[in-house]
Amino acid sequence: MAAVRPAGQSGDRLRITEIFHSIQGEADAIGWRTVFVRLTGCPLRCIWCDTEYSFHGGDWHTVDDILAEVASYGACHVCVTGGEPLAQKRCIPLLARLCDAGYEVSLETSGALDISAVDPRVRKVMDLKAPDSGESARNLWTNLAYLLSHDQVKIVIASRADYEWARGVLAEHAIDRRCMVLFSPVHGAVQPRELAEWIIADRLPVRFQLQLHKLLWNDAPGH
Ligand SMILES: C[S@@+](CC[C@H](N)C(=O)[O-])C[C@H]1O[C@@H](n2cnc3c(N)ncnc32)[C@H](O)[C@@H]1O
Ligand SMILES: Nc1nc2[nH]cc(C(=O)O)c2c(=O)[nH]1
Ligand code: SF4
Ligand SMILES: [Mg+2]
Repeated sequence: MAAVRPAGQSGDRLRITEIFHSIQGEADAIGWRTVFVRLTGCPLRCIWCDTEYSFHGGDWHTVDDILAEVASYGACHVCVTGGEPLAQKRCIPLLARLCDAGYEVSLETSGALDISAVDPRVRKVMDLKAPDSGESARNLWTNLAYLLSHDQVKIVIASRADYEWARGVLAEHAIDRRCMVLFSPVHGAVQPRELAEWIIADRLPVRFQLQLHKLLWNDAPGH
């Protein structure tokens, strides 16, 4: 007898807010034409989150359907994001299937959920949440041990206090010896030039980044 499930759900489906084709606006793959798969739902509530529309709603899709839609755009790069993608357990097999299909796969994740089961072919872009996000108590520090050299740690900075926290964490955990570290200003909260000047003054071994898609499209949906 078939299992009884809530309407619209199935055992091998993921809840998806959007799949869209754009230019990667963040992290090491910045500038590449990329297909984004945005999974619905997040257990965090970062004060400055630019993707609150992904917290609720979404539609259930099978992994096969997601692969077919991704393939239709003819891009080499796929970015799995959210919401918090790792909050859905089917994210792990989705990532492996995307790698098997030959894509360069990246994963945007909050740093609050266990990353140990993520396929090693995936380039993880893991945030560490600074205090002004309101969610720094959720950082899962054991995740640092699972970072590979192609992964990246991103700290999104809203103030001088966040910057000093980030500088301290970088030194304490020697994160730059594990992988690339990105410092990014919260869009609209800290002057990008100010953050750039702090990094230069302190000679930090980090990569400054701005969200390219906000410069290009001013945060319009589907970009
Ligand atoms: C929307 S999140 C989705 C993935 C995951 N939940 C996370 O937080 O990494 C994707 C990236 O956007 C960043 N982000 C969200 N809102 C932002 C903002 N207002 N300014 C700069 N970066 C932001 C997050 O820090 C994260 O690195
Ligand atoms: N163009 C573009 N690049 C992105 N890189 C990461 C994104 C995200 O929301 O996780 C994102 C996004 O929303 N748009
Ligand atoms: S973890 Fe990511 S999606 Fe969730 S609230 Fe924070 S920035 Fe937004
Ligand atoms: Mg975004």
